[in-house]
Amino acid sequence: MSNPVYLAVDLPQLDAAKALCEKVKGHIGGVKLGLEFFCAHGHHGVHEIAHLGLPVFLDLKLHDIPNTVAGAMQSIHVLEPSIVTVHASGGRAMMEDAKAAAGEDCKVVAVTMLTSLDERDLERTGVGGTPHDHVMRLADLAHAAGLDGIVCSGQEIKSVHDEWKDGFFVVPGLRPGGKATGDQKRVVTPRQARDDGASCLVIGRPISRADDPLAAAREIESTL
Ligand SMILES: O=c1ccn([C@@H]2O[C@H](COP(=O)(O)O)[C@@H](O)[C@H]2O)c(=O)[nH]1
Repeated sequence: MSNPVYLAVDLPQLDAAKALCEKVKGHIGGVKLGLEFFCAHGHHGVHEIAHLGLPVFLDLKLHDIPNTVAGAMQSIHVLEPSIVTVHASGGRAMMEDAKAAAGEDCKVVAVTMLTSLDERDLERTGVGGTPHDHVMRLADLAHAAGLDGIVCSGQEIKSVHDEWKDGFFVVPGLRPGGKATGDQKRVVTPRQARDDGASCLVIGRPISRADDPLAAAREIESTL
């Protein structure tokens, strides 16, 4: 089985991002570039990271009217991302158009409920029920829209996997035992997420902010 870990490179400096990826590239399966990196370095930065030879996941969390999201998908097509994210709350038509505009080899996955949120946060946005209910509802919508899968926390992954057997499931909010959770609220260990059906494990600070990122990446790999 290939390594399911995508390193979340949330760094604004291109040289530091390249150096980090270079250091750990033998112990990860891909690189996830998010808004911080993409807003700073755009297409040029993605090309620079892609030169390292690992698949690149563009976590842009697109969320707009269908026409605009489809246009954004077309604009990133040339970068040949392995995975791109959109927000499920953008609705079915937006997700359908995003998938239709994506490259053939690009998985389009929908963010359901951010792992930094809990039930209280959900209530404050006017959404009733538990995170589990909310994730399941949006997973159904993403499935109906023809997406490849979803992004959810490790706390919901087992139920999602039971309902959507051949889906592709991205799980962030991962913390090896005892590591600081920071702003993440729905957290599990990488091993737990893998055992419960995650296809792709997104891990950032436990590697990027470790005193020794290479040792941290190796340690996580050894638990999977
Ligand atoms: O629900 C979500 C969706 C995306 N993310 C992204 O994953 C990484 C997690 O980084 P850590 O440092 O391991 O916490 C980060 O890039 C987020 O933008 C998420 O955390 N939760």
